[in-house]
Amino acid sequence: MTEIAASPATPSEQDAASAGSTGDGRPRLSVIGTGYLGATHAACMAELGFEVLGVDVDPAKIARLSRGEVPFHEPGLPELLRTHVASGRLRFTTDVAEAARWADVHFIGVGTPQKVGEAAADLTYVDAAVESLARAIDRDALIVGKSTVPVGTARRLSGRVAEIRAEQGLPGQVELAWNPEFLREGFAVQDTLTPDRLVVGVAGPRAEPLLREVYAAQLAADTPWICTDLETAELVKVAANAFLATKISFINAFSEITETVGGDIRTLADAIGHDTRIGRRFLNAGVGFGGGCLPKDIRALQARVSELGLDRTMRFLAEVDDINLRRRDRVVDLAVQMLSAAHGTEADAPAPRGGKTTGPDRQVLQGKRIAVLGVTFKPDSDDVRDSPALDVANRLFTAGADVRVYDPEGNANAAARFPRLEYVGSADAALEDAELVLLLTEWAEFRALDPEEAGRRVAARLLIDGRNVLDVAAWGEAGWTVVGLGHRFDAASLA
Ligand SMILES: NC(=O)c1ccc[n+]([C@@H]2O[C@H](COP(=O)([O-])OP(=O)(O)OC[C@H]3O[C@@H](n4cnc5c(N)ncnc54)[C@H](O)[C@@H]3O)[C@@H](O)[C@H]2O)c1
Ligand SMILES: O=c1ccn([C@@H]2O[C@H](COP(=O)(O)OP(=O)(O)O[C@H]3O[C@H](CO)[C@@H](O)[C@H](O)[C@H]3O)[C@@H](O)[C@H]2O)c(=O)[nH]1
Repeated sequence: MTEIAASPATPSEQDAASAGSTGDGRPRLSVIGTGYLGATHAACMAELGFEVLGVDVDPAKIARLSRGEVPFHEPGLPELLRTHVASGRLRFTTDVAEAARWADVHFIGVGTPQKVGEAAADLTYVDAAVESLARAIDRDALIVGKSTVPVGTARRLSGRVAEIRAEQGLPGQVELAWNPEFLREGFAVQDTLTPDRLVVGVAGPRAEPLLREVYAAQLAADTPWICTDLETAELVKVAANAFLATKISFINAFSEITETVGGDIRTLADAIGHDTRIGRRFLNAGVGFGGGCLPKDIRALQARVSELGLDRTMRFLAEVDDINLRRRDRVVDLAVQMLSAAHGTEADAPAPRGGKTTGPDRQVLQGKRIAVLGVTFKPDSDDVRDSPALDVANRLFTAGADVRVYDPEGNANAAARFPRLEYVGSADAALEDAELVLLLTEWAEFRALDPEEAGRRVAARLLIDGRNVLDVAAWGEAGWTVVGLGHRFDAASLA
């Protein structure tokens, strides 16, 4: 799975109880916040041979992790976690003070979600995690932020750590660094063990040598190492996510054109993607980006630069966000248009492209059985945070449609958010008697659906391919009308 070999170094009971680095001289690590990022980081660091202590404020999460169970879906992670919990190299606790006394390097992986009702990031958790460590560390240590934060946060926290420690006269030197994380959900283990690059922002002499020790395996594999100041490190992270979001919205803006004049958005993406200066990746047109990172990070960046008095600087990201959200309107509009064409009913005029939707047409949608395939924000994850697919499913339901949802891993998280939608246990069950099918997350099992077999289950062979992954010609041969996002829909074709 990984080319980086783990060194076998199971800690002795004595090592685990005493302060200082491990018997083999390697630093001991703690990871504060054991969600998608932190649990992955902790398990991967154990895989690399370190002794690791994971800390979280959620006792239920810590109980599961301590039993070797991953509380979310991430390919490859359960195996690592089980192995290293069993060996004792990886432990979990809710007690941050235990970590403060035990580890040499403390990684911070707590959440930085969007503030409710505001664009800015909520830094409550990061502040609390760093301050609780600063109050409890009683020896030399390094605090390393991995959470995504607005520029200026690390320097502010560095000052706060010094202040707290001076006030309390605590022993030991504590330095703070920032080491942003670039892992993708679904590939989190691979991205942590073999990252594209490592970026560390430092503000003192201890951080770089210690972090080089922590990442020795990646450095031996020639991973680019960018050691810089705190501000650059923070900015690299949000710049990368802003660029990726912009790339997706760029192609999705072209979808609005091809939906109007005709044309093939996939061919367009392929053709510009051949230019190596542009590249084909992240040019997949569809229902757009979601998740716990891209949407909130572009909003937090805009909020931060406005705070800095640079109101115009990131204004284009408001447009990136808007284009992205309009993709969801487009799926809802298209569902209305296809159903009204199929049933010979009059739909309200669709919203002008580039304009805000007038809201779904309740009359057309009322009681219509719609199958939604996929509700996570991307395949190979159970994450439904800001998921375009779940948003669309809920809007259709709210407008009166009889929505049946199936996702291979996301049903439970989606049901916790929108309990009134109907969730079923298979694609077949979702398809049963459906008058319209929406493919909104491109799980492999949906790409592999057999159009003939699927056709026998539904009431009407109508499908919106919200991710442009199906072979439209093959589905067409089986009698389906498939409309991909970014493709023009001609209502007359169904009349
Ligand atoms: N999810 C990703 O793929 C990913 C990738 C790169 C960067 N990031 C960034 O990493 C950070 C974490 O994201 P996530 O998706 O893992 O979030 P998450 O919500 O899955 O996990 C955050 C965890 O932190 C815990 N927590 C909160 N306050 C705490 C405290 N004071 N002490 C200990 N634990 C505490 C929560 O209980 C939760 O388990 C965010 O800043 C995010 O932007 C995430
Ligand atoms: O061509 C594309 C590529 C992606 N997406 C969508 O974009 C979203 C984000 O996808 P992806 O970036 O693969 O997922 P994340 O796991 O959120 O990872 C992003 O966010 C993380 C958290 O900051 C970063 O660490 C990663 O580098 C960055 O890719 C998903 O909804 C995808 O469906 C598209 O619509 N079209």
